[in-house]
Amino acid sequence: MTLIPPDLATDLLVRRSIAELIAEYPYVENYFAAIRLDVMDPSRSVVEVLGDHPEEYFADYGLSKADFATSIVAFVEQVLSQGPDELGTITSLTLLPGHDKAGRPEACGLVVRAGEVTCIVGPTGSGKSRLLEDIECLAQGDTPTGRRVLVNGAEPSDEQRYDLGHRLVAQLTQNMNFVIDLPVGEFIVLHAESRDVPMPDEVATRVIECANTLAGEPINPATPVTQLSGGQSRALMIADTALLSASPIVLVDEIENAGIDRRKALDLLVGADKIVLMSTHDPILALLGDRRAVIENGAIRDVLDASDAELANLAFLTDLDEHLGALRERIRAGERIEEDLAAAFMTGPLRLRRGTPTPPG
Ligand SMILES: Nc1ncnc2c1ncn2[C@@H]1O[C@H](COP(=O)(O)OP(=O)(O)OP(=O)(O)O)[C@@H](O)[C@H]1O
Repeated sequence: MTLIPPDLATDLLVRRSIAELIAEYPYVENYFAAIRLDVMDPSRSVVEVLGDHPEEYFADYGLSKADFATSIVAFVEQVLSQGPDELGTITSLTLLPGHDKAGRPEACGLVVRAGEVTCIVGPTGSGKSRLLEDIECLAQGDTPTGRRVLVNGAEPSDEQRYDLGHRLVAQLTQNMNFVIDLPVGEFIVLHAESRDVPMPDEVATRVIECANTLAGEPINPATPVTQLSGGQSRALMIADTALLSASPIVLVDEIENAGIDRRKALDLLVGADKIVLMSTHDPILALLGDRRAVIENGAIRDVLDASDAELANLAFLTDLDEHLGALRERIRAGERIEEDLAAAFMTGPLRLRRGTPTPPG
């Protein structure tokens, strides 16, 4: 079992020699190498080694000396929280019904499987985040919802629950905080090395290639991570999560605003056999999911599988979205949009190809 020691920071920075640190956390060596920090005498502590370098040295990596100290702790915590590949294969999680906010029994349970996308929908405050938290902590009747979570159909042991806690789930949120400002290529190699992945350079190249299929503007491996655009850093994190993260479950939050190819992003995660859960109100994303859990007053009211009629609508919505995207590009380019869009909508290719959309107005 990997535990983060409560005094990790002191342990890492002052108490232990670099040699001891590397013996216990081998990936720390990669971290030093990534910022080209020469450790001449491994019997000294991190703080002592930092003392050998001027402040300006760290500025090249977007850090101050104090930041470096914090960033190395954050890095170790990040790697520990992902854990080694001992999670076993999680092919499904089953949510057994609990109760709603008024204590009434929950109408439905939910099974989420590897390689599938489950959307969570419902009004503000209805309990979408709570459901995701129940999954993350493998609730056993001990959260406000009273739900219980089974792993591969079986109740997790206390030890398994403790061991898996917080390592099951990778969060893809809107804001990416990078611990250190390295060029993209080196950043991903560092991550691959910390995960002990064979051939880290090749894997990093694959991650960047993959990210480039999602983002509009290609990522140059030499660009510092903090200079990526919002869409690029999000694409990079999605590719990194799909190809490098050990967590079997991915929570996706607000992918709609990311400026990346949403369908490809989901395909990538699903192709990596992740269990994907996405809280969204975007109709395209919702219909791209295999099913959606409808939350009301703290409980699952219904679980809707994507129907054939919905899939037909998805094709239409995707067309519509492409048209809107093209209009967005024209606005961005400073153009006017003066042609009769409503008429084009009624008679144009959208209508011809997709049957009878309701005319606007
Ligand atoms: N079954 C339940 N019993 C008691 N409390 C609950 C239940 N479900 C959710 N809650 C509580 O209701 C509050 C709102 O839930 P939550 O934050 O999950 O809503 P949300 O749908 O994610 O909202 P938003 O869309 O605004 O982010 C939280 O304090 C949560 O713990």
